Amino acid sequence: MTETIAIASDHAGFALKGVLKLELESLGYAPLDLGTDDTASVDYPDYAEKLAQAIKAGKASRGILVCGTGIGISIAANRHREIRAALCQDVTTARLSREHNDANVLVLGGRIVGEEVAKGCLKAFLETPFAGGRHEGRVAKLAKP
Ligand SMILES: O=C(CO)[C@H](O)[C@H](O)[C@H](O)COP(=O)(O)O
Repeated sequence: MTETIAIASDHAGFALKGVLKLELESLGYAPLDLGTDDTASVDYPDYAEKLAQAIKAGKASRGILVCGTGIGISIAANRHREIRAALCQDVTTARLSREHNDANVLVLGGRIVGEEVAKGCLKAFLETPFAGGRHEGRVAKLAKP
C-alpha cells in the first residue's frame, strides 16, 4: 500500500515544499499537501499544527515541514507529544534522526538547504529504519507527560 506523507510549509518554505512533493511522488509515496499554497506571508505555527493534527488523526504516517530556517516550524511541531520533528541540514542528521530518534517529521529550512541536499535528506528520512535497542527507552521518555 502506498504510504501517505503529510507535507506543509509557510511562505518561506513554499518553493522547497513543491520540490519535495514531486520527489515524494517519484519515490513512490502519496503526498498530502496541507499548504501553504503560495508565497503570501503566513504564520508557521498554523502549518505545523495542521500537519501534527493530520498525523495524530492517522491521515498520514509521517510528515515533512519547511519554513525559512526550519527552526520555528520544528518548535511548533514538537509541542505535540506524538510528534518527533527533526530539523536536519544534511543527509547524516536525517539518517540519524530515524536511527536514533525515530523521528516522524523531517524539518528543513527552505532558505538554508539547497534542493539536492533537501532531496537527499528526504530519501534518508523515508528509507532509514529506527534502530531500536538502546534508543527505545530514550524515545519512550520523550512521550512522557
Ligand atoms: O520561523 C522561522 C525562523 O525561525 C522561519 O524561518 C520563518 O519562515 C521566518 O521567520 C519567516 O520570515 P519572514 O521574514 O516573515 O519571511
